[in-house]
Order: sequence, then structure tokens, then C-alpha cells
Amino acid sequence: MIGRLNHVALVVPDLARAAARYRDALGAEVGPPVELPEHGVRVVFVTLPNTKVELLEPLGEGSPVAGFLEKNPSGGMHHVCYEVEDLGAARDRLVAAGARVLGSGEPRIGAHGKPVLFLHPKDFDGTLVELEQV
Ligand SMILES: CC[C@H](C(=O)O)C(=O)SCCNC(=O)CCNC(=O)[C@H](O)C(C)(C)COP(=O)(O)OP(=O)(O)OC[C@H]1O[C@@H](n2cnc3c(N)ncnc32)[C@H](O)[C@@H]1OP(=O)(O)O
Ligand SMILES: [Co+2]
Repeated sequence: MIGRLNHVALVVPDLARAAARYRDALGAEVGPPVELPEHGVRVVFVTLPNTKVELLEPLGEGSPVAGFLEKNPSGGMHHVCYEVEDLGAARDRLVAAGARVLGSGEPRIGAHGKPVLFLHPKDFDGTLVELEQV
């Protein structure tokens, strides 16, 4: 069911500083900051030859990553995103297996303009999993 690793997401305390570090120290291809108010994050995509890194910082009140940053003030790995061909079928299979789909359970449009869902970290050994339909 899951396919390619679409991205690894890192929450950082200072997005501009983290982006500069990836660009200047690591020589990576770093995009501009993008605000996603509907998801409560500001994001910078780092494009790698085989996947992407998503640098995230909280945006606005009630950001879903604010709690994570409070618990991890230096930042840390936040989630992984796997690609699936049929998000609805994936959701149904996961729910039938007892996994918890976060939010309303309905797909939302993510940062790449495609439908995404999140699965509770407690159901995947402490890792927040995002699924993106490709
Ligand atoms: C979609 C746009 C973009 C894209 O790629 O397209 C993004 O990826 S945006 C990413 C931001 N959006 C989300 O993360 C949405 C899904 N996340 C959530 O619904 C919450 O963050 C949730 C439910 C995972 C955690 O909620 P909260 O921060 O309020 O923490 P809790 O105290 O309720 O957590 C319960 C339990 O889970 C542990 N936890 C929390 N976050 C993570 C995490 N990222 N990785 C692993 N574990 C996590 C937390 O420590 C608690 O554990 P406990 O042992 O009970 O202390
Ligand atoms: Co993501």
C-alpha cells in the first residue's frame, strides 16, 4: 500500500535559521517559506535527489506543532509522509485495522496540493505518519 517516502518533516524553533543552515552549511536546494494557515504551519521544502525535507514552524494560534515545540524546544523530527495511490482505500484499511485517523478523518489538501491524512503516533510506534495521495 504505501509507496515512496514523500518527505520527512522537522519542526524547528527558527525556520529562517534552519533554512539557511540547510542551504549554506549542507548545500541543499532550499525553497522559500510558504505559509499554510489552514494547517497552522509555515514550511520550507528542502529538495533532495530522492525525497524532501519539510522544515516546519508554528503559524498562528492553535498550531498542531506548537505543543511539539514546547516539549522539544530545540526542535526535532515531527512526521514522515508516505505516498499512496488511493487515500480513501488506505484510510478504510487502516481504520479496519484499528488505527486512528486524526482530525475529521477526511482527507485535506496538503502543502503539495494533494489530499493528505495523518495517523496517530501512538499507533505507529511513536511516529506521526502522514499519507499523501499521488
Ligand atoms: C498538511 C500540510 C503539511 C504537509 O506535509 O502537507 C504538513 O505536514 S503540516 C504538519 C502539521 N499538522 C499535523 O501535524 C496534523 C496532525 N497532528 C496532530 O493532529 C497533532 O499534532 C497530534 C494529535 C499528533 C498531537 O497532538 P498534540 O501536540 O496536542 O499532542 P498530544 O499531547 O495530544 O499528544 C499525544 C501523544 O502523542 C505524542 N506526540 C505528539 N506529537 C507527536 C509527534 N509529532 N510524533 C510523535 N509523538 C507525538 C505526545 O508526546 C503524546 O504522547 P504522550 O506519551 O502521551 O506524552
Ligand atoms: Co507533512
